[in-house]
Order: sequence, then C-alpha cells, then structure tokens
Amino acid sequence: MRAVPVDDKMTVAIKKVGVIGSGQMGNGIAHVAALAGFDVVLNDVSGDRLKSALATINGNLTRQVAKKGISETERKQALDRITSSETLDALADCDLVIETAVEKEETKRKIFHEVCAVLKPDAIVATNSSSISITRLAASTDRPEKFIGIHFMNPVPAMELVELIRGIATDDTTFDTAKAFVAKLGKQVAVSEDFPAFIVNRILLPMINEAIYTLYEGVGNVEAIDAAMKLGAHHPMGPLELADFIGLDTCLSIMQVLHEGLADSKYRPCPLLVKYVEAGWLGRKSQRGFYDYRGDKPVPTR
Ligand SMILES: CC(=O)CC(=O)SCCNC(=O)CCNC(=O)[C@H](O)C(C)(C)COP(=O)(O)OP(=O)(O)OC[C@H]1O[C@@H](n2cnc3c(N)ncnc32)[C@H](O)[C@@H]1OP(=O)(O)O
Ligand SMILES: NC(=O)C1=CN([C@@H]2O[C@H](COP(=O)(O)OP(=O)(O)OC[C@H]3O[C@@H](n4cnc5c(N)ncnc54)[C@H](OP(=O)(O)O)[C@@H]3O)[C@@H](O)[C@H]2O)C=CC1
Repeated sequence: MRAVPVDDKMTVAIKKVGVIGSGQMGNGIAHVAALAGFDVVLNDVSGDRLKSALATINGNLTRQVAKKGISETERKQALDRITSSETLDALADCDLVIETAVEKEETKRKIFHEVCAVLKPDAIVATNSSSISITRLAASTDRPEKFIGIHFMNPVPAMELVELIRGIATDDTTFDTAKAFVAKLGKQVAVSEDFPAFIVNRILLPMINEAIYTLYEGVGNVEAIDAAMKLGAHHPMGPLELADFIGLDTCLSIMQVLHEGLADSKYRPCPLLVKYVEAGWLGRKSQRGFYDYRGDKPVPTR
C-alpha cells in the first residue's frame, strides 16, 4: 500500500455530506460520516429504502453502544446529524456528495447530470463505484477537476480501508480534501490508478468468480468451497458467502467491467453468476443467492 500522509494544506472545508443511494453502502457511509461529526443528507429514489436505511444505521450504532465502542450520546448525536430526502434538491448546500447507487454506468451518469445542476459550483462530487472508470464518470459532470473515486469497503463501519482514485482531471485540492475526509472517518487510504475495478476488486472479484466456476464445474458444492477457503486459507468469509454479502448483481457488474475494460477472457463472468442474477437471486439483499436466507439459518442453494 502506498502510504499517504494527511496534509491539510490544500483542502477545502467539508461540513455537510450528501450520500446518494441508501442501500448497504449508502447507509454505512452515512453512518461513519455522521459519527465523525459531519452533517449528512441521505438520498434515495425510494422512501421505503430510506426508512430501512435509517433503521439499519440505528441498529448498527446501537450495537456499537452495546460493545462500548461509542456512548449513547454519540449514537443519538450521530442519528440527529442525518436527514433523508427523496429529491436531489436537498443536497444543494452539501460540500461533498458521494454517489453510491447501483453499479450501472447509465444510472450513475444520470444522477451526476441531475445533481450537478443543484450543487454549489465548488462542491466536490465523488463516486463509491466498485469498478467503473472515474475519468469517464467525471466527464458526465460539469466539474471533472472536482470529481474523485472514494471507494469504501463493505461493511463500511467495520472495514479500515478506503481506495482513492483520481480521474485524469482531478485536481490536487480535491484529492487532498478527499484524503483528509477519509482520515477524519478514522480509515486508511490506498491510492489506486484509474483502471477497471481498481485494486481490491481487481484481485478479489476474479477469486470470487473462480469460486463460482469451481461450483459450476462441480469441483465442490457451496459448503465445501466456502469451508475450504475459510479453514484452508483463513478468509473470514467463504467466497460464495462473500459474493452473497456484496450482492451478486454488483459482482456481475464488476466482472463485466473487468472483462470489457481489460479485454482478457480470464475475466469472463461465470455463466452461473449470470443465471443467479437473471433469476433475481442477488444474495443477502434479496434473501437468496448461493445461500437461502429466508429461514433461521442460511441454507446452500446448490
Ligand atoms: C465489492 C467492493 O466494491 C469492495 C468490497 O467491499 S469487497 C468486500 C470486503 N469485505 C470483506 O471482505 C468482508 C469479509 N468479512 C469480514 O471481514 C468479517 O466477516 C466481518 C467484519 C464482516 C464480520 O466479522 P465477525 O468477526 O464475524 O463479526 P463481528 O465480530 O460481529 O463484527 C466485527 C465488526 O464488524 C461490524 N459489523 C459486522 N457486520 C456488520 C454489518 N453488516 N454492518 C455494519 N457493521 C458490521 C461489527 O459491528 C463489529 O464492529 P466493531 O469491531 O466496531 O465492534
Ligand atoms: N456491495 C458492496 O460490497 C460494495 C458496493 N460498492 C458500490 O456501491 C454502490 C452501491 O452498492 P450497494 O449499496 O451494495 O447497492 P444496493 O443495491 O444495496 O443499494 C443501491 C441503492 O441505490 C438506490 N438507487 C438506485 N437508483 C438510484 C437513483 N437514481 N438515485 C438514488 N438512489 C438510487 C437503490 O434503490 P432501488 O433498490 O430502489 O433501485 C438502492 O437503495 C455500487 O456502485 C457498488 O458497486 C462499493 C463497495 C462495496
């Protein structure tokens, strides 16, 4: 990892943070930003999603209180710092906006087009994309020099790392401000160049895809593959359990970006992954993936 010293010399002040998309990553980013003292506006197209995101944040903060990580007052103050909105207008006075909607380039481009129209000219715009070119996304905004990839890991409150990815036009002030923001969240930075899927997913997703091929070819069943990697390689989660945790739609999108972006057949998404996504079996978030989560405990689906 390239060590990045924190240096406030070239940063702009961030007080209010907008988070677009309130799925598992959006609620995690809102959680850690509010806990670090930032005012947060959480946006989603779905009011139900926003309600459930706030409930999840409260549940995770409550767990942190129970584990004595934070005080009851800190939990309450963090929750009070988060407001939610179904429209992008509410982000007008944000200093930094982090887009974390679905991993679809068209959706992201549309969001950037709409949100830039309401933001202050000097607001920084970031994406939590897992794989898509930062330079290309930046080009869909009116401020490529103030655009950057701030890529959090899942689950956000527990993972130490954030990848920072500059697009070709990202200026030093934007980079240094993002670096200082990540440091205020208590997380470490790894700087990645703007290549498909950056560092973590360039390495992790082909491993997950290979685990799915291992299942597809009948080398082992779901339980055997996950046990092999947990007990045989000391991974905290088996690769299929982790795929379900990330979301199979997101895993497939990342493999497609790798396959198209690097034009190498070694990144071909496993047909079984495609089939699960086509079935709507997206992992934990849809209650079914390589495991079925509808009962008391997860049951392998193959
Ligand atoms: C796809 C991408 O673009 C990039 C990615 O994110 S790839 C995915 C990267 N993430 C991983 O690889 C996760 C691998 N799994 C793990 O590291 C662990 O299983 C785990 C951290 C998720 C859980 O660890 P564990 O020891 O089984 O559980 P537990 O002791 O209960 O939790 C550890 C911490 O995680 C937190 N946590 C666990 N699950 C959580 C969740 N779903 N949401 C929020 N916080 C969670 C707990 O509160 C706890 O926090 P503290 O240390 O502050 O108390
Ligand atoms: N899952 C992971 O492990 C990681 C994911 N990421 C990245 O984070 C992003 C989000 O992933 P994740 O949280 O897992 O996905 P989720 O599917 O959990 O959440 C995405 C959320 O975005 C909402 N959404 C869709 N379109 C819009 C829109 N136009 N405006 C606002 N909100 C919208 C969705 O609503 P609805 O469901 O109603 O469409 C949903 O609530 C992706 O880019 C992903 O690659 C990054 C790191 C790790």
